Amino acid sequence: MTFFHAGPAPRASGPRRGALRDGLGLQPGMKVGLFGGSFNPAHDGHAHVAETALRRLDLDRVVWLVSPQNPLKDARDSAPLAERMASARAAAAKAAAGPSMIVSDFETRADTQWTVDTLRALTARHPAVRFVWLMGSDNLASFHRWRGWTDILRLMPVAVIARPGSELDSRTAPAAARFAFARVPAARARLLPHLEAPAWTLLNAPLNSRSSTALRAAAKAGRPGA
Ligand SMILES: Nc1ncnc2c1ncn2[C@@H]1O[C@H](COP(=O)(O)OP(=O)(O)OP(=O)(O)O)[C@@H](O)[C@H]1O
Ligand SMILES: O=C(O)c1ccc[n+]([C@@H]2O[C@H](COP(=O)([O-])O)[C@@H](O)[C@H]2O)c1
Repeated sequence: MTFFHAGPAPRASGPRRGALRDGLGLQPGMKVGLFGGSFNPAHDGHAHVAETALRRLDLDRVVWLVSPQNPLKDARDSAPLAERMASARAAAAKAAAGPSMIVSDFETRADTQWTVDTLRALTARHPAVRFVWLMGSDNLASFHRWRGWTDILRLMPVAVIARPGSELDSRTAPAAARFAFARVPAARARLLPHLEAPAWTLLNAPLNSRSSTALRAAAKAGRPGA
């Protein structure tokens, strides 16, 4: 397993795009899952998503994009980025071997917070990489509230990994309905990185019920790791 993450973000001294060193080590033609998250803290549900995507989409890499701040979440609940990076690294290190997991502070370096901006920056920097956006099914249910969500679906294929508690909401999600024409059966998920967007699939992998909210609550109640 390889982690590409070099130190603190460099100071901006000109246009970000040219100056930015992303440290991702991506090569043309690679199939790369982009897995954004708060990771506040990271847990084995995240490793489950990354492993499921690696295997089912036959990816070369999964990049864990540690968000500076989810724009739809309360910043007061967020641990500092360094803590969440460390937590994501620890969870990624426990994920199954195989193609590399990369834990990255790209969004902090690129000064992006909205996913649509992050994905535009990454596709501009790596035009020959086959990216797929990865997320849990709870996020599919609320995806229509994300900034530029239809643009995201047109930028790259999307793989949704089933999460307990969101099955019904995700099946009836406005985003799923509007892009029903672009849905790819899970049995053909391996094709996803090669398809033109819009294209998306829902992977009904074995479910994992871990959540950061539950871990934070357990830590508060003096039961860390519960
Ligand atoms: N157990 C899980 N199964 C499937 N997807 C998950 C699971 N846990 C997290 N995810 C997905 O991982 C991504 C990052 O999630 P995030 O870091 O917000 O963790 P979380 O457990 O959802 O946190 P919180 O409880 O604070 O909202 C999201 O796309 C989320 O849907
Ligand atoms: O761009 C948006 O509108 C947007 C709204 C909500 C969540 N996101 C992204 O979705 C990813 C998962 O968020 P979270 O907090 O559920 O881990 C993370 O990369 C967030 O930046 C993005």
